[in-house]
Amino acid sequence: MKRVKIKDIHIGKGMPKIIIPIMGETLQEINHELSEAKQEKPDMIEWRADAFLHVTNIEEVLRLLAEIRKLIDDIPLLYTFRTYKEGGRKEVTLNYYEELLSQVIQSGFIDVIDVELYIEQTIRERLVQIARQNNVIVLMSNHDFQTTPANKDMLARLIAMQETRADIVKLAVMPQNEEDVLRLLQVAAKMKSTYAQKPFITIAMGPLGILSRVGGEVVGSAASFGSAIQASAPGQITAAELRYILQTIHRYSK
Ligand SMILES: O=C1C[C@@](O)(C(=O)O)C[C@@H](O)[C@@H]1O
Repeated sequence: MKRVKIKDIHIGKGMPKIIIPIMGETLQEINHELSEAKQEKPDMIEWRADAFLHVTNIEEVLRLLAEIRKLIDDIPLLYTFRTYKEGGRKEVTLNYYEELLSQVIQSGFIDVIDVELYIEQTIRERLVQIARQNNVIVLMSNHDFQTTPANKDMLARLIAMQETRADIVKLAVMPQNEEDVLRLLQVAAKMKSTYAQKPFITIAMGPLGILSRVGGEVVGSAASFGSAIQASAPGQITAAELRYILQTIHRYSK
């Protein structure tokens, strides 16, 4: 499987990487979250820009992005605008999504961009192309906040994402029972053993899904999201708790 190198971080190698999301609505909240997040020494910081109150103003976004870059020094930065229909905070037009992401990609401030699989194909391909031209890593994602699709459907989504020009792929689903969590883990293990050519991230959300957030090393999921102040999705544990469990599993997996 191909690994992805972002600064000094090798995604797809060793212990799953810890990503801390920033969910502040205002500059002040974001600053506070960033300073707490930095203390946890994450492998990556995710700015969930859909939570930012002024996200519909691209100039404001770029200004803040410059600030964030300065504040986090060399920590890899993932920029995510999660669309409303995949669990995000704000609804915007597809045109705005494209314009926002292309400007952010070209800003020079980010390392990784989240692009959703199920946006219109031409827009998705254009964004991937711009990211490639600007040396920004593409994390292609898909979220189901209601259900855990059938195993073959989950596998098909991961493979479909892998077959685009994305660098890393991610699937998050919502389990309704314990079986659903086990199915998600089974799909991850199948990816690891048979299909994975690129690093992948698999998540079962909600309280039932915690096993999937801590068990990535066993089934091949390359990263996990842990909070500093605010969780960005149901079932997310803190980055400190995550680190302890991931390190323990890593130590005994060798
Ligand atoms: O897509 C993901 C994964 C996530 O939804 C989770 O369940 O940890 C959290 C989001 O911030 C991130 O963009």
